[in-house]
Amino acid sequence: MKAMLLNGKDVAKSVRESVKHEVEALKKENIYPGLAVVLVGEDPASKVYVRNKGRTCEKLGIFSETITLPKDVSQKELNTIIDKLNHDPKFHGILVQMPLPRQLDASEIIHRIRPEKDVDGFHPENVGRLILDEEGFQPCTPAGIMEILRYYKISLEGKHAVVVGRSNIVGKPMLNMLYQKKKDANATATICHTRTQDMGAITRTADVLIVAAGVPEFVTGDMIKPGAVVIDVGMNRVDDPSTDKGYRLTGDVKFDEASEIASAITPVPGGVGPMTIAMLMVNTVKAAKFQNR
Ligand SMILES: Nc1nc(=O)c2c([nH]1)NC[C@@H]1CN(c3ccc(C(=O)N[C@@H](CCC(=O)O)C(=O)O)cc3)C=[N+]21
Repeated sequence: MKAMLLNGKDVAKSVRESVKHEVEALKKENIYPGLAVVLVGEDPASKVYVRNKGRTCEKLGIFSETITLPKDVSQKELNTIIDKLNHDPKFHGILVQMPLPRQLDASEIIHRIRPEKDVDGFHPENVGRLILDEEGFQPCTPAGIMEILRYYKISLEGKHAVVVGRSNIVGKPMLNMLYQKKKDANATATICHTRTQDMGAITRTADVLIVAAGVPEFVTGDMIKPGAVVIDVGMNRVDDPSTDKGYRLTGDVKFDEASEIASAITPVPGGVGPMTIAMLMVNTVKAAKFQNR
């Protein structure tokens, strides 16, 4: 192990600390930030995340409510619930936990949430604002990665940052944050995906390599430039009967190999994951401020 560990838990803690103070200040102005989390069905991983979101809100003094719906809820019923939340002043943020059951159209739901309450940053208006470097909500996971890099004073200026994965939730917004003409960004940014030819040739030129491939241990040591900074966004539950939960979490990077080659790396768990929830809290407080201007 040569690489420095980028501890997302520490960064998340510092972010939560400042959110907590902001919440206290808002309450003095009679503004009580509120978050609505909509959970459809019983996916065990989703339930864990949603519970963590509720618990974090509570710790920071943010009002939150989880609306749990049966897995066979219709699009029409869900639309009605979104409309109600859109108009409920108690909730400044609305989050619909993904993935959704097949009968539901995630895109329709994302479009339906008022952009002002879209604390996930998935609405096309917020996606546009991100690309244009306008004020708006940015997706929590890539925003959290930018925060980790800032915290550890890892400069992106003029560096080659390579993103593996082109999802709407991580890959695409990440790419757009990296190249922005602004402080703490200014990278040369490249995105790789399943159709990329000779991916290793590209990832080996990365000074900062961000992996959101959705495939356990997809990036191996030979794909990493010596001294690179590696950010692992993977969150894969792999069966492991030797643990009490019956599974363990593994990232999209082969950690043992990567940590011998990289200069710094995020672990899984304890890396990017904790930042996702911390940035959701940031966005919720921002939503409360916006809606009270
Ligand atoms: N509308 C929507 N917004 C989301 O932000 C959203 C979503 N849907 N669906 C699922 C993904 C995933 N996600 C995570 C949150 C926290 C951890 C996290 O705290 N991870 C811990 C470990 C947690 C564990 O032990 O399972 C860690 O990496 O240390 C991970 C992943 C938010 N997501």
